[in-house]
Amino acid sequence: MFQDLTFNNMMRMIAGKRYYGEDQLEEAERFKEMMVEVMGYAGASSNADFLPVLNWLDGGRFERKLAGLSRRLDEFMQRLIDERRRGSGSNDNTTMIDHLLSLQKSQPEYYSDQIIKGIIQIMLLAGTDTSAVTLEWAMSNLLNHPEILRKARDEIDAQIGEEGRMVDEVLDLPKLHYLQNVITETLRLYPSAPLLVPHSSSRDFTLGGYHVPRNTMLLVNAWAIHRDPRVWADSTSFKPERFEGGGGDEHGCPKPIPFGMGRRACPGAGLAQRVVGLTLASLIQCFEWEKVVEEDEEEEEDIDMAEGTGLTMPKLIPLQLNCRPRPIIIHKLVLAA
Ligand code: HEM
Repeated sequence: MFQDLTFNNMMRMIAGKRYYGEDQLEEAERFKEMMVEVMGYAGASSNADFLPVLNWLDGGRFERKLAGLSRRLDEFMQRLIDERRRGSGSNDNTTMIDHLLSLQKSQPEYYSDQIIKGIIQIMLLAGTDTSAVTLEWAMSNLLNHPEILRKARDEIDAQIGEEGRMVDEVLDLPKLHYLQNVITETLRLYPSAPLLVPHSSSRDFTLGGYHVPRNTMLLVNAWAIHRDPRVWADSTSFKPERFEGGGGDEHGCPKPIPFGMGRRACPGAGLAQRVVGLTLASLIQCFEWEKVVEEDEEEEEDIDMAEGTGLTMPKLIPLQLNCRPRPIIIHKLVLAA
């Protein structure tokens, strides 16, 4: 569900389209099938990368599959660009492709179709699953800590008051400090890119007594840094309160690095904070959430927080919850009827 939401959100920005919840569309089906393949391959490393002889043994099948997928993805993105170029679909020219096509007119040598397709691809790959898994970890943490969920809900209710309106991104989100701390604490314990993205040293240097030669592949283990008991008090406990006062050195609490640091830090951090913040706030505001109790369980158990493997760090066991609408949703439905 969270992945459908983040894909729809991203495709609305990119091309003004929704593909999830639009099952009747053949184009939507094709997109969804392709994204399942892309995400599957994105998380898998090929053994042949480490032992090239395996590529020969497999007759190059793996590489051919990837090449085929890459061609289909390329054709798909080209069609999106061509559609916007022809002006089909919504014609208010506000999608990302519209803006890039208008830049193509003034700087054709830089904003080629190839560059535009590269931007679309990185937004789909880097900007969807990362936010979706963060939402799943956040909800799991909240359900395992009902007192934190209650505190987040009280903050939202106090901010919105009796007005019976939905959380607003501009009016409310910046004032929901506790909710922001819930998100930061989720990203500390469950960073969706636990090893960030591989970097390469541009020159020799020494760090922490280790000599690192030029051109070495460097992986930063943010997951381990975020749980280091020398850095964080009660390091493995979920405590959003630790960030009260904003976090950062001057407040006595270190700052986690789920989006990396420096020149190559995540350029989508601001967007991610908004998407995750607004979605989480709306889910808490509109529904009462409960864990699913299996038939063979005597009493409610904690949600399993084991990590699975993948490009972005998923839950090993996908989250399942029950929900009941809160009065605001019932009010909205009555008004809409
Ligand atoms: C919770 C959500 C997200 C997390 C945790 C996250 C995390 C990261 C991390 C750790 C990196 C690598 C930084 C480094 O190695 O120093 C990265 C890179 C990147 N992210 Fe995100 N990201 C998120 C959402 C997004 C979104 C929404 C977008 C786009 C709309 C995005 C676009 C990118 C791009 C393009 C890069 C590559 C930047 C470069 O290589 O210069 N990310 N992200």
